[in-house]
Amino acid sequence: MDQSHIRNFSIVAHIDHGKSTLADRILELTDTVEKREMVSQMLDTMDLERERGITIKLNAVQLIYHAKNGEDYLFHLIDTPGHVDFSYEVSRSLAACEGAVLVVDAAQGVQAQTLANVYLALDNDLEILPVLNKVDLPSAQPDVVKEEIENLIGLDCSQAVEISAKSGLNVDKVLEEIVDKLPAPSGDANAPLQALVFDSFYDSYRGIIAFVSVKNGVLKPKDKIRFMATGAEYEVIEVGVRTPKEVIKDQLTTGEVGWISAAIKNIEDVRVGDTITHVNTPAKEPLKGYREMNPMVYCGLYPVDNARYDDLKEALSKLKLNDASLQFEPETSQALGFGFRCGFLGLLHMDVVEERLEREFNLDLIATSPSVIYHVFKTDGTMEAIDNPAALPPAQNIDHIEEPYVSAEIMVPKEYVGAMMDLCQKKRGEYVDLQVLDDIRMLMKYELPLSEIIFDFFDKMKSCTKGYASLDYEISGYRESKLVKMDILLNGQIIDALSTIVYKDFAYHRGNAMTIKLKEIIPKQQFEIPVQAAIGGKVIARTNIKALRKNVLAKCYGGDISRKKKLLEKQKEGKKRMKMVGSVEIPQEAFMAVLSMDED
Ligand SMILES: Nc1nc2c(ncn2[C@@H]2O[C@H](COP(=O)(O)OP(=O)(O)OP(=O)(O)O)[C@@H](O)[C@H]2O)c(=O)[nH]1
Repeated sequence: MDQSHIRNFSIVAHIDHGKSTLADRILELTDTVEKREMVSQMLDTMDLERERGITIKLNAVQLIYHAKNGEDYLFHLIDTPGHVDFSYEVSRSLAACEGAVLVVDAAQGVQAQTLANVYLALDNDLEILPVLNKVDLPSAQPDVVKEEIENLIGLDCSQAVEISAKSGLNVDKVLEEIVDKLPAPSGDANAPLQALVFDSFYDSYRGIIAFVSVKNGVLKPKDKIRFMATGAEYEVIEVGVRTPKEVIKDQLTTGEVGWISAAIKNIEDVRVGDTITHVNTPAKEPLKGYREMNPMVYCGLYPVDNARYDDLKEALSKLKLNDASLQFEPETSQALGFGFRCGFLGLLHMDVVEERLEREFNLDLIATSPSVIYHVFKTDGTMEAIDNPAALPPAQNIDHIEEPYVSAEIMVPKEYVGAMMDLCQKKRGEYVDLQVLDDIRMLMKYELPLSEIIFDFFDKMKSCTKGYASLDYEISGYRESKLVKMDILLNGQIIDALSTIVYKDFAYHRGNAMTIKLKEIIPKQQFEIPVQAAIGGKVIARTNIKALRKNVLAKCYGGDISRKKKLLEKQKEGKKRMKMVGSVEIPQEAFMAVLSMDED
């Protein structure tokens, strides 16, 4: 199709404002997917996405739109996640587009992630098309929200379409606007090939499949290609698009978004953000890639069965293809054996990676409690970046410790400002600013330690504002804090994987909460187990897990062997995610106790 008839766009929005629902309607309206094949959240292809009702991965589909002017247009629609942890996926999708449809919930108005996504789109020089969604709701106030978008973002909303993605109302108008207002890709089909790799995954039959946006030139099967950053060379076997089914094509030309396969087995050869060019007529320069993302949260991942270390290593490498922001390196723990220290963009990301590893690669894993990166300044004048509490140097060698802080922007209805301030204060926040946004809402700015944000801040914020507050944050720098390492001892033995770095004034409180939580989580065993929290060898909290008296088979009076078997089986199930550490059996939840303990 003629390049002037191509439109590449993303749908961006705050979480739950209706991106995936709008994408569903667009697929229906363009007859891309037949009604009987249509399921909701069509582009959320992972089970995990459907179960949780959130988008985790970007997803690109090609569709053909018969416009009202009688002509056909080729659309590439890239659905993107809304949660702050996955903003890396959003920025990658945007680099493959010329325009963005900005969906704003007409009942909720502009939220923190709406702004964050608009800034990402502006960074990529995209044309933005504002759309007001959920106008079917009685609480929708499209006019008020339009004014808000104009004031807060500076986008002209006089012609913004008012839609209901749920019922389909006015979605056809959005498609017309895409044709009229969004630009066609500007590349040159006769220039040397430059194709941006924006995603990839591992297919056990075809090797690595790379998703590309062809910015200049044409890409065909049998072409000899080079990945410009890694230098790897291959011969293209197949090219194609997703509709969302995979369709094989003769070529991908300038402006098209699709996939290539080239029997690539070496995972290191393909990097998201790299440019593909031809070996014979190479482009002079690669395209502008992506900003490397620095993980914010780290945790250790260990196979329950130590023999599966190599499987975990392979699984992590393969998953990284599909999740470029994941980082990992080998580490060992006295308690857990060989595993990997992994870096994530946030807790939801961490949770999703762990679950994908377990589901897609059939692994049983133990994850240790998450940590941020601390800068430890030692008495010898050197600095060490520590992402694992167990690796903290002895106290006498430490001069001081700095921890990462974030600048947080919180949008909150006026009546909850007090509650929100209390929460920020409790989490060691430092007040920066409070602005009136409109008649209803205020914008609060706080400096907060990242370590406090990543744990339960989100949940606490939701509960103290009935879900009406939204948060966006970015790292602002490091600050000195009174931090200490808190060790946990089970049966007198330090369990390195349970050590955490805590704010000194919170240590007693946390120590207490942690020992109580562990007592709840660790099952009784044949002997009594003291659970202690200690700082620098000094015990600050203690409790005991009483010895087990009953055995599970005691319930099985009579000789019913099948029942007995069932019970033992059940017990084995429960044990799957247990780890024997010294003489104590510790379940997975114990390593995450720090996330679920009740401190209030
Ligand atoms: N009443 C009403 N509900 C809608 C409309 N559009 C979406 N919803 C509902 O809003 C919720 C969130 O919609 P999604 O499409 O999953 O939102 P999303 O923005 O894709 O969310 P993430 O992918 O998790 O970022 C779902 O329960 C939808 O059914 C609408 O026009 N009207």
